[in-house]
Amino acid sequence: MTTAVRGDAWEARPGAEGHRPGAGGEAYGEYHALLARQDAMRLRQRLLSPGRAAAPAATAPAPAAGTVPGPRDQETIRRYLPLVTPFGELIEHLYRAMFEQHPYLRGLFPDSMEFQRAHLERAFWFLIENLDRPDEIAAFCGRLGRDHRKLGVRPAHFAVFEAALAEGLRRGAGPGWVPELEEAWLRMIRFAVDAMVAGAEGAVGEPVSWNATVTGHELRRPGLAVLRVRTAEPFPYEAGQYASVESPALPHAWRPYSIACAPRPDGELEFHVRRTAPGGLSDVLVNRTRPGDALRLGPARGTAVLDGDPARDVLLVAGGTGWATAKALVEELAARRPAGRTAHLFLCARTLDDLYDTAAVAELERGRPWLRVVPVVDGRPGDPAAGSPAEAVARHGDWSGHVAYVSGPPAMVASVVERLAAAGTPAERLRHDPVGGPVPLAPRPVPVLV
Ligand SMILES: NC(=O)C1=CN([C@@H]2O[C@H](COP(=O)(O)OP(=O)(O)OC[C@H]3O[C@@H](n4cnc5c(N)ncnc54)[C@H](O)[C@@H]3O)[C@@H](O)[C@H]2O)C=CC1
Repeated sequence: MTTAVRGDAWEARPGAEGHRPGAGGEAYGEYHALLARQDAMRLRQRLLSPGRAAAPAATAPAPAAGTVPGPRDQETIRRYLPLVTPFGELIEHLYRAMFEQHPYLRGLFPDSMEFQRAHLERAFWFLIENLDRPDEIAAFCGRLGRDHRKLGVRPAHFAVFEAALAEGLRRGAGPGWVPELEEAWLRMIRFAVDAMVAGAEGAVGEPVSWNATVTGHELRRPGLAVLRVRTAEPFPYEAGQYASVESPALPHAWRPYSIACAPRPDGELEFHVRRTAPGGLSDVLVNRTRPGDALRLGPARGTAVLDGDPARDVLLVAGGTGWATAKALVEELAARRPAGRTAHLFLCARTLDDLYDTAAVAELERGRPWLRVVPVVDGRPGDPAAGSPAEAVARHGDWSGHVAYVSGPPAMVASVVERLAAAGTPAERLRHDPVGGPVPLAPRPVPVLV
């Protein structure tokens, strides 16, 4: 029964069950036995260490000596990487082991595992690259754990994941497998998992997810829609953040979308969605969603929010639907009525017709002399406004004294950030969301966008 795993009305919707292979009676019992065992272990742990029984910590409790991964584990994992990379096969083995041993877990995942596999691969690279900086891993995984609550993930599942990873490493590495390879990987994963559990426990006071209703849906271009939604409970966020979204038409396929407005008194939220592929959530949101439909939102995430420094001028570079993030930030700036602070917005698109929200841009510009908007459109030779976003921004001046916010396609964000950094903008004033996509070992990868 589907409510076994997630336990809310959403899962009881007609049709939702069809997506949960193996979630039947036997698995139901197994699931509860596992949870009970795990809860008993955790209770015992708490009773044995009363200092930790207080209010749940937002960050991981100090790990026991010898359990924190470090440069030596990083070195070991890297040494044996040829045995387990590319990660596709390892991840395949891992999920197969997990679903073979605990079939009910398949029901926590979407029908298509493609996104999940890519996401896990990026997470592995992030962990390996940052193994010499456990604090960074703990902070990142803490946020991830908080976000995973909406998926119905419980601490018991992490133990299952760990066992499946060990199995996946053995199958993936084949005859080259050695105990030190597995030990280093498990130390890394256990540390990440502990931080995720702590992050989840630190968020017990807030909703796991927010039920929302679509209040507006405008198809602005073929394959591009602007949605407005209202949540049943207040949804806390800051301009510049994003939230993951799920539709009942595609259970478990959560995808992140930037919130395209500063917090409004009526609580309405705006999202800009471009359809990227058939059958995915973007397709559902653009082509199969109407006012009145239900959606669900995960907690707001992202650190590319306005800082408290009212003196620094602002540079915003937005590409395509990355305009959503910039729009929220400009609205927030406008609400703060910056005295003496200017904002330059480079609004980048492939063609003029791709500028899908010009009325809102004009409205924001009206009566705000501190805001300057520069449209940048690809491929019009001879036109001073043409070129790549990175080139256009660099051509326009010296931004090293500004705080910069960059949003849009990952490759665009990477190239603009790189250009600005090379021209002297310090890293702490270059704000952008984590960039997805393939992650090389060097230069250092950024966290995944979940
Ligand atoms: N917070 C954020 O960073 C947000 C990111 N996005 C992402 O932005 C993207 C928007 O896609 P579309 O609207 O289809 O954008 P698009 O493909 O129409 O491109 C928009 C702009 O980015 C530039 N660009 C595209 N690919 C590039 C590349 N490889 N290198 C350098 N510049 C490039 C284009 O020249 C154009 O100026 C999606 O990937 C979406 O996930 C969307 C909303 C918020």
